[in-house]
Amino acid sequence: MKTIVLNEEERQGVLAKNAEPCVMALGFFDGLHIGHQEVIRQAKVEANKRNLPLAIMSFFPHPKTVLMKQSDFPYLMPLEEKKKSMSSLGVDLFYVVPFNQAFASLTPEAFVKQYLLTLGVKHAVAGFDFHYGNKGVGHMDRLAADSGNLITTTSVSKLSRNGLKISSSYIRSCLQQGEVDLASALLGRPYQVELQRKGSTYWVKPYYTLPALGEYEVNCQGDKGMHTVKVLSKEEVEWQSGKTLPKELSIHWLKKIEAKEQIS
Ligand SMILES: Cc1cc2nc3c(=O)[nH]c(=O)nc-3n(C[C@H](O)[C@H](O)[C@H](O)COP(=O)(O)O)c2cc1C
Ligand SMILES: Nc1ncnc2c1ncn2[C@@H]1O[C@H](COP(=O)(O)OP(=O)(O)OP(=O)(O)O)[C@@H](O)[C@H]1O
Repeated sequence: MKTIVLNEEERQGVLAKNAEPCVMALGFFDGLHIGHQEVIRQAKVEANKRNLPLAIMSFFPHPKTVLMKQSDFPYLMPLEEKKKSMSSLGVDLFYVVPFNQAFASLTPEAFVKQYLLTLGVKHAVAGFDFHYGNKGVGHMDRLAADSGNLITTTSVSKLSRNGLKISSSYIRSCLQQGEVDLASALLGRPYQVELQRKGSTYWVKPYYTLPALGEYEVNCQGDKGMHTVKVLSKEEVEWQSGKTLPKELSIHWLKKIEAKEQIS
């Protein structure tokens, strides 16, 4: 998979040499949960039908950090992790557009013309609630028209669990409640966080989010043994298994250990 950070210079470069035709899936895709995986699966089917490469367009940083100035945004995975997952899902080209005020101010038509048509998009795939363009007024029902009918579209229907749309926000709220098992079910794999040892405790690496304070059963990548950790703060984790530990850990969160009720 090729990754291209599509800054203005790159976009002008693509413009100059005519991009290869592609099928493109669009969205931020934080966590690559099972709703996202379905969008990418359907996009891959459309790409294979047309014998075209599958491209993804994502953004960075998260639009809310720019539009709502939310500086401590609780990301579920860093860009590097997203790249690995995209590649394993059969994505050929991964475009990351720097999300800034100028980009957010593009009209829906300008976005479709200057980005999608420029990048050779023939068919666009996104969820039923994908929005684009200034104030988020562009949506899948008008994308074909915004392209002058040069792009066809697939709008993916809502995938739900417990009556709620499966979403990155839903997973973030599970983490806030300590429901790491539900978060993992929505992701279709165990929720994973990378940690770095500083002294006797571990600190979360950038662009990961720890679950709520408390004790959890976890295992480490490449080691099926069960361990216990205690989340001490938004950033700090204590390892409770005693032995000497590596400098870095990649842990999978299995379940919260509920505090036993005190019987007096
Ligand atoms: C060119 C462009 C401009 C956007 N401008 C706005 C905006 O002004 N206000 C807004 O709330 N969202 C805006 N969005 C963000 C979208 O609402 C959405 O969050 C983003 O495209 C990621 O899509 P997803 O959240 O469906 O994955 C814009 C998106 C694009 C692609
Ligand atoms: N449950 C879902 N069913 C169908 N499509 C989905 C679902 N969740 C996300 N998508 C689509 O996947 C793409 C990426 O979505 P996006 O990054 O907005 O995820 P999200 O999980 O809805 O995030 P957030 O909770 O932050 O809004 C978009 O095209 C979106 O419409």
